This record gives sequence, C-alpha cells and structure tokens, in this order.
Amino acid sequence: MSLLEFQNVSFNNEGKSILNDISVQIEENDFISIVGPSGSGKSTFLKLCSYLISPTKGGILFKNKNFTSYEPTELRKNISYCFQTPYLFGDTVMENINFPFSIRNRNPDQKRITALFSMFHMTTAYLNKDVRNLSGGEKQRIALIRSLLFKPEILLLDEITSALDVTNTNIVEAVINTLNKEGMTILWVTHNPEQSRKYANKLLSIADGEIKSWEVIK
Ligand SMILES: Nc1ncnc2c1ncn2[C@@H]1O[C@H](COP(=O)(O)OP(=O)(O)OP(=O)(O)O)[C@@H](O)[C@H]1O
Repeated sequence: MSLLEFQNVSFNNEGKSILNDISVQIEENDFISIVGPSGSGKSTFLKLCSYLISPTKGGILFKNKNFTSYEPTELRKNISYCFQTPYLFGDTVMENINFPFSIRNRNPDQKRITALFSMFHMTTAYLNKDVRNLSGGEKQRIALIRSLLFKPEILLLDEITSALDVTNTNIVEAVINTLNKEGMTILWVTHNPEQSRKYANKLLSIADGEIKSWEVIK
C-alpha cells in the first residue's frame, strides 16, 4: 500500500497551469528528493501533499483514502511541512514549543522536548530565549523541533537548509537521515545536487509543472 498517492493531479491558478497530470506513489519510509528549476512547481507539489491547497483535477490519497475524506486536522497531524524561512511567533521559544501541545489539550512532554533539543545539538535552555534573538540556523532548528513533537508520518521539507551555514546544514541533514532510518517518510525539495543524492532512495525531477523523471537511486 502506498502511503501517499497522486492520481493524475493538476493544479491551475487563475487559468494558469502550475502542475499538470502528476501521478506518483510514495511508499512508507521513502526518502524522496524533489529537484527542478525555479518556478517548476516543487513548492506547489509540497503544498498539495500537506493539504494547504487542493488539486484542480485528480486526487491525492493518504493510505488509500482520498484527502477529502479526512478531517484536515487529522491529515495535518500526520503530515508536517517545514518552510525555507522558518516562522516562529510570539516572544519565546517556549511558546512555540508548547503550542502543538496546547492545541491538543496536552501537557508539554518534557522528555520528548529534551530529546529533540538534544538531537538538534541544543539544550532546553533555549526555551526561555526570545525568538527575535535567534540566528537563522537556530530558528530553523526550533521550527523543525516544533514540527516533530508529535512524530508526523510524513515530513515535507522545502529548501530548509538553503539559508544555513555548513554546520547547521550538517546537523539538520543528520537528524533528517536518522528520522528516516527510524521510519519517517521524507519529501525534501532541494536545489543542491549533492544533497539531493546523499540520503534519498528516490529522486523526483519536476520541470514546467510536469514530472521529468522519477528515479530509484538506492
Ligand atoms: N497561488 C499561486 N498563484 C499564482 N501563481 C502561483 C501560485 N503558486 C505558485 N504559482 C506559480 O507557479 C509556478 C510554480 O511555483 P512553485 O513555487 O511551486 O515553484 P518552485 O519550483 O517551488 O520554485 P522555487 O524553486 O523558485 O521555489 C511559478 O510560476 C509560480 O509563480
């Protein structure tokens, strides 16, 4: 059974075709790198995967059931999306980390929080820091921790390391690789050819809104 399946998906906006007739099957535990020129439709593909937007034509299935038959909140619990520019809100890191717990009426799981901070080479001393004083790399790691608190089944990553230095990039890549080894399905949009082949088992190349190639590389 595929975990996520695109069946002849097209997405148009204001009469313009952005993605055209995309069919692809993503298996549990895949690590997929998504590459293609700027403006080819990669981010739109991830937005469709996360149910931020819906296809104009065709259907997207999660565990063999159309997205439309799920509650959006149920899908978002299982499918997490991280952006190139991390969005942190409010004043402190703690507000951002506690938020996913509060919307589920749960108390913060300190053990899980500590383990994730440690995975990203940070300590929980960051919880009291003002988000405005964090570096880009720290912000991206906090945003990733926030999206991982409830162990999503699918993690969507949109050029998350393109603004990071080598040290931060290495930390983030290592964590994502570990999560994949532990069973998480990863879809990672990257412009970096070396990064695209480093950990992925499949490579999806998109050009002009269509699949140019779909390769099994490992
Ligand atoms: N909501 C929208 N309305 C109109 N046009 C859009 C919308 N979203 C995306 N586009 C257009 O669709 C095309 C694909 O955009 P998308 O952001 O998916 O490309 P991308 O491959 O991720 O590009 P990049 O690598 O530069 O981030 C672009 O021409 C973009 O301008």
